Amino acid sequence: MSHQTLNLVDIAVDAGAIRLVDGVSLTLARGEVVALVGASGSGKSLTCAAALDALPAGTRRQGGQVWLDGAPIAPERLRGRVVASVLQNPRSAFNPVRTLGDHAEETLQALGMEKSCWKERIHRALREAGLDEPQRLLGLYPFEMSGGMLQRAMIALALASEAPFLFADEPTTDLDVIHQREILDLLAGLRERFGLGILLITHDMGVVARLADRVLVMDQGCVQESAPVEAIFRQPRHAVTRALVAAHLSLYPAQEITP
Ligand SMILES: Nc1ncnc2c1ncn2[C@@H]1O[C@H](COP(=O)(O)OP(=O)(O)OP(=O)(O)O)[C@@H](O)[C@H]1O
Repeated sequence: MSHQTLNLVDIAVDAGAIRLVDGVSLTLARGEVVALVGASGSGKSLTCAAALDALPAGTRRQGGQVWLDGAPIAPERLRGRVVASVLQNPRSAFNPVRTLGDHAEETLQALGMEKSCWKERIHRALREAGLDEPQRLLGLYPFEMSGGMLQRAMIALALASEAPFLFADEPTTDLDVIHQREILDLLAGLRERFGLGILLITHDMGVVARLADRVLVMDQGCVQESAPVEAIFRQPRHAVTRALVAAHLSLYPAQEITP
């Protein structure tokens, strides 16, 4: 059975005595894109890392629970199998002295996939991520690929896992505008074709307008506002939301209320 709903409930993260994430709850359903937005340092990445039991050194999850289809699930059981991840800066996510094929093997092995299925699975995933000539690409090292190709490759590794949910942390931040647009189109297409549920972490309201159905605005470790994307742009209630929307519209006035 394919999973339908993921709930993060009351997630809290501390670094020593400092609370960095305080009681964040959200629901992500298959086929929807939920954007977690907020200024740098507001706690977006730590919320997702806590949900996947992948917090950086020096931080600890202090509370909260993740539910999958109405039943509690240990975070480490989500990683890779139920939730795939795509990160900012694809170049630093790949080992520079290993080929894309090495990375693919490592990913599929970690998922416990039958070796006889690997080739078919990764070739299919690369094509789904818009990368043709999979055989040739699997022999390339990261320095032989552009930032856009590497981000597609990371998305392909996520697709190869066939996880129903994707956490995408600033997936376009380090790309030029052309590649940004291509990656956003790709994510939109994957949502449509496979019913992926995508949790999109971003501070870019243009990305939110393009992809999100619902938006949660974080500030100082807490969710300050949660609303459908149209309401966030048309009637932002919280000061932080108003500041994010105003900053976006001052940069891109022509895009006024595009969702
Ligand atoms: N390993 C760590 N040890 C201590 N504090 C940390 C650690 N990692 C992050 N923080 C702090 O936790 C807060 C939230 O960080 P987080 O990375 O979740 O923010 P963010 O909203 O994702 O920001 P950005 O958009 O810059 O990635 C920040 O104040 C950050 O400095």
